Amino acid sequence: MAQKTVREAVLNILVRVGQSGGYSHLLIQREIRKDNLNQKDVALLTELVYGTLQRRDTLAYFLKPFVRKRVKPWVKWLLYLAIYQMQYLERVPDHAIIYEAVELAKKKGGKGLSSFVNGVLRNVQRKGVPSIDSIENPVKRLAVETSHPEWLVERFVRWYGFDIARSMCFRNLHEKEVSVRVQSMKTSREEMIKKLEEDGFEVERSPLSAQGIIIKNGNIFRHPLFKEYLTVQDESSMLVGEMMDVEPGMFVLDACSAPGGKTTHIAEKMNDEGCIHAYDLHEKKTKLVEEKAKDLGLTIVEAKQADSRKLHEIYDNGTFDRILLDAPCSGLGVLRGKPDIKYQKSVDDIQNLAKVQGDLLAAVAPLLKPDGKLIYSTCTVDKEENELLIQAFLENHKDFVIDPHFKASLPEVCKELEGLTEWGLQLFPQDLDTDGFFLTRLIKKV
Ligand SMILES: C[S@@+](CC[C@H](N)C(=O)[O-])C[C@H]1O[C@@H](n2cnc3c(N)ncnc32)[C@H](O)[C@@H]1O
Repeated sequence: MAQKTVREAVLNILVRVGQSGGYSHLLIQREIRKDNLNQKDVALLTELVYGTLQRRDTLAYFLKPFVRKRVKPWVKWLLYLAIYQMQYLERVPDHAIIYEAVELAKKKGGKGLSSFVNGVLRNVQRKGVPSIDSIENPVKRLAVETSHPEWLVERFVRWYGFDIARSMCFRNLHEKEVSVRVQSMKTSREEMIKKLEEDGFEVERSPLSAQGIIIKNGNIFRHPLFKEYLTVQDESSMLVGEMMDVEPGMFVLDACSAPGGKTTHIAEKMNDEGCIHAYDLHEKKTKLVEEKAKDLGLTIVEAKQADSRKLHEIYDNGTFDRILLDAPCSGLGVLRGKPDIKYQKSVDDIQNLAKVQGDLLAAVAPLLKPDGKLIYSTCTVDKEENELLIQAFLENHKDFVIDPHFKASLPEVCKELEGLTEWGLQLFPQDLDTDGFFLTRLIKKV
């Protein structure tokens, strides 16, 4: 695919995400499959979509003085795309960026629009974009500089103070390395590392899981051992499997399991002996859990559909040795991979999710055996979905406490983190370069 067409595909994705709320990662995958793009084009497409989306509000601030009238959404996104490249990418000269944007405008909107786009971009090039430093209010400045909605930055600052909020917002702009989990029953991490290095990959050992490998360089998705030996998983998610403290033969409930990353990790940890009942609200998604277990050669996973708020209709109290509640959440910890989330979520969404999370926790907790362990986790950094929710649960469930061994069982690198409190561990993306993630472990008193 010629570069010009890649940019056209980028523009189509941006307009769909920006105007109709499509998910960028799904649209990118569809585009890659549809046009059978080569590796270079995939890299360019991904960089331009994520880069422009990540910086949307900053780009709007940069563009504002140059466009006084309302423009069509696709023209606005075309201008954002061009200014993104002019401001943040060094390898393409401005004149080439402007030329391509003008050609695209001509193709999509005719001559009138192409001269408009040309005029705006030439002006931006000549006059330069407005300074962000002139914004006096520090929260507003951080919001514009890092392209997060102001309400969200305010919330981060309220929860964690300005410095942590600032580091998090900046880190959210940068891509994360891919990490994979080795199927430990098939091979060891060391053997896998040897194999990957022989095949030209640059890798590192994860400090958060003995099964985790960070891919520093190389396309792991195309490796022949990928499907049967490896699972792409953020290191913070691997920490859940590590902290479940399972043993072979246990009876485990995974209440929100799809697509099955953590379920399969737990099964590996149990040496595929025992039983895991893995639920998800959506029938279609339970198939993903089944497929993942099958790919990895795991047999103890039974994937089923249910609303886990109603599992008391199926199970008696005190049934499970271990429970995982990896709850549906706002996803504010994964903005690096899914920038659309920061523009789409609202305070109402967070509060509605917190209600569902609280209901799920209250519903599954009684199913735990006395002395059993329950992990609650989310990929968000919002206190209402994490720490405050756990506090409220413990107020109302005096038969549960935070596991007194939780802190001591964490990997060493977690023990000094600012997000480690008496309620659990809040990992920030800037801490260990993982997703923003929360986890805690409760035990049921005997
Ligand atoms: C954070 S994801 C789980 C990710 C999964 N644990 C993994 O590691 O691959 C949350 C899941 O909860 C499911 N879910 C949402 N509400 C639910 C409910 N009431 N009962 C069961 N599952 C639910 C969603 O469909 C989603 O797949």
